[in-house]
Amino acid sequence: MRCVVGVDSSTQSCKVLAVDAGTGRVVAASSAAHPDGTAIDPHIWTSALHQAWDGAGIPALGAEVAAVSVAAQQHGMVALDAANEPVSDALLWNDIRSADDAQSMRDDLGAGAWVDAVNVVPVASFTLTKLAWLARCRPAAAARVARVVLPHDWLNFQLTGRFTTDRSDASGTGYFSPVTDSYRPALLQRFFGRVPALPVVLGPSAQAGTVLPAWGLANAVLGAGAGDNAGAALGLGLQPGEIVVSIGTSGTVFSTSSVPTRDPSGQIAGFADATGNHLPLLAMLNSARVMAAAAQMLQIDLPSLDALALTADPAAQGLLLLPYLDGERTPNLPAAHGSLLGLSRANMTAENVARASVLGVLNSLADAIDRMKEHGVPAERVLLIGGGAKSRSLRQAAASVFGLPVEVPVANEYVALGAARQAVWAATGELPVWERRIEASFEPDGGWGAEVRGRYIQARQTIYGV
Ligand SMILES: Nc1ncnc2c1ncn2[C@@H]1O[C@H](COP(=O)(O)OP(=O)(O)O)[C@@H](O)[C@H]1O
Ligand SMILES: O=C(CO)[C@@H](O)[C@H](O)COP(=O)(O)O
Repeated sequence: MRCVVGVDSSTQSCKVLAVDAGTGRVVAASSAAHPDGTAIDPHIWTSALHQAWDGAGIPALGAEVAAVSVAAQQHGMVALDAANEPVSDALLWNDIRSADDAQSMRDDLGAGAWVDAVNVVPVASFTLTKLAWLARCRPAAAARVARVVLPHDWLNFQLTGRFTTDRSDASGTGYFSPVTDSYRPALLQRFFGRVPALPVVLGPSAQAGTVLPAWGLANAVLGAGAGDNAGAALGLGLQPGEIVVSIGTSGTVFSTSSVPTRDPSGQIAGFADATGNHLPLLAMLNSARVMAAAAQMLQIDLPSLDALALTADPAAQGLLLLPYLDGERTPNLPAAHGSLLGLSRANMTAENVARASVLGVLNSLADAIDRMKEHGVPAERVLLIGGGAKSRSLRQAAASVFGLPVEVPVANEYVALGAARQAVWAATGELPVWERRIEASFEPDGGWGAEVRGRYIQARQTIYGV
């Protein structure tokens, strides 16, 4: 078998990799942008996949491609009518209009009951809260819903004509239990008013079907697919004791475990991974785009922001950013705003603002790592990935802010690489072992990181009481 194709349909873009099945080496890659926003017509994802697919030269590979798998952003509500057409734009994980519905659902059952039922506590990101919003605010559209799927399921349908999902993505809906590996239809009945058709949940190495001829391949099988973070874990070959910090549109902190992590506070989502285990995860609404916003405020580009942050005092001379620019999911503060604190005439400089944006992102992620450790998730070292990990100032500061050794794997699209690895598994029944190459490693240095963490925690507690 020569090669496989891995797809990552994430918030900002669709990435397609052609990968050597034996070594995991990327032999071709392309991407296509998605529009900004928190709701999107799923047909746009299909168009972007076609664009990136053709851009990577996949049709020309033809029969060389043995298998394909799709990982994608989690939670998106793809609500379809009887003709499998969307009844509305898909509300994405970062759409917070269902925040009130999420709070009502938490109040209704109680956090402990939610964790018992589905090992997550509802937040606006989850599919079920979006369905509750649809039923409450768009009853005519809700009445037309025949089926509900997720972004990666939608693309599985485009590729094979079949609706299928996997346990990692299903575990982000709010109506699937990764402990019993079964849907909870009673939660849909209670909060959406009925139970629409749902995609079958496939096992980690299952085949979802055969890729349709229109995609230019010959009898390539499609793997089950995954949620994007489970895909990244697969791409990295994540092991217990390792914590992934992914800095993309979302900021995510996750690990892999053979046992579920229960957190009635809802901060740790007890998701499933793509190997049959569990993926305890915390997700933040504000991450890489905080640095982009700071660059825009300073009217410079990202490389210039990076250069400024590298010249600044490591602790930004006390300037501190609480980075809740779009509200925040973890902690659950949907109405929050960002705060720039500790301003003085001495520290009000462009380099300190640049540095404070980097430290704000890292502190938000450090809060998540601390939560994982409080819940007994082993944390020996951090693997830093995502577009934001390209920032030199961020990767150099991360170890000191986290208080942990940090490894930066060589630049790659690890979500799509994980999908490619799953594709081999689906085609051969064997999960290949591909080498993980590390580009840079960092150790915590000096005490400035602890000082920055202390100031940040005090500010967060003072302003938001969390
Ligand atoms: N050198 C850099 N410094 C800081 N942020 C960066 C850098 N390069 C890319 N990014 C950010 O990375 C983000 C894209 O990362 P990615 O992981 O692809 O996101 P997603 O998977 O959510 O689509 C963008 O918001 C972009 O601004
Ligand atoms: O909501 C979550 C995880 O719970 C996010 O991780 C989404 O899955 C979007 O991921 P990116 O587009 O940022 O990769």
